[in-house]
Amino acid sequence: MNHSGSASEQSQRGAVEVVKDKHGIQQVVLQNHRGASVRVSLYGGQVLSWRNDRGEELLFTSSKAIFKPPKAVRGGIPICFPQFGNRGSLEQHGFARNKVWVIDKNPPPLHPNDSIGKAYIDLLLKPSEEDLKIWPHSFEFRLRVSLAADGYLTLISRIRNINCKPFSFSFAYHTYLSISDISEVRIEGLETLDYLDNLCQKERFTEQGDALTFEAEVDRVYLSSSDVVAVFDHERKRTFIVRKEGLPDVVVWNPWEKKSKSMVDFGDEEYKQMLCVNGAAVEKPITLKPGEEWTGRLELSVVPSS
Ligand SMILES: O=P(O)(O)OC[C@H]1O[C@H](O)[C@H](O)[C@@H](O)[C@@H]1O
Repeated sequence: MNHSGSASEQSQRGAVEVVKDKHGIQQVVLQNHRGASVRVSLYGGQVLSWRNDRGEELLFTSSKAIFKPPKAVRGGIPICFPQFGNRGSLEQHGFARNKVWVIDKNPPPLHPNDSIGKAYIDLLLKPSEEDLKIWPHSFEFRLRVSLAADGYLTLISRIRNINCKPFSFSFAYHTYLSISDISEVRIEGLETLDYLDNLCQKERFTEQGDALTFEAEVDRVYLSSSDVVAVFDHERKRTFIVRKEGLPDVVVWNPWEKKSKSMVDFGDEEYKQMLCVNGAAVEKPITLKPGEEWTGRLELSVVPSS
């Protein structure tokens, strides 16, 4: 938050405000000069809201979401680290999404393009004594969340090994996109890819269709995708563009009716209004030697479509 610069740079950049939610957990609100906004909770380092300049919410959050520890919030952009899903000995999706992060007042610099003209916040997670008992690896996880003048939302994760031995992890930005109706959307950019199907004991299949559409539960990890995936929402006439770097895989998830009904934090029929499509590193865990750092970026934007 160490923002300085001329008055005109300041107004281009937008505003950064720290508030508290009703449980006393800090949230950071980013705003650009056109009125778009992003809300990030220090609980989980989780983006909870992303609104365009017309005030429309672009991320889904369940009406039954639970916003206090120890449950992770159902919606927005949970961060799955150091484990995605149940692929390891840790709790589902690792512990980062239900830890309280801190604001990093003096982060190592990023490229100027990641800062200039943007409203942003830097967060930091370090393992607690308890975390080290279940995952004995010292790390620093720095998360930059930024909102650009054109409304693009970018998340940059930098994970550094500050241990004296290597460690490996899997990772996902578990982005919940807000959609009009699951039967009205299609995903392009995953055609012909192999995927691991979580509904079939993680068996590997090859995507056959031209574009991915939905008529039942889907829980897959698409492998080694290109860095751009598009989610077309026909009814709302808009397309989400998901751009990723350093993240080879894409998790696609919609629980459909039966599974969502079994979850305490999912509202009735709400599965229709959400689709998780993201950037992830799942099949091949990332290994960091002592002193090494990994960077994984996700950029979300929305364009009108017919
Ligand atoms: O309920 P959660 O722990 O947040 O997980 C929600 C979903 O996350 C991923 O997409 C997994 O592949 C799914 O199997 C899981 O149901």
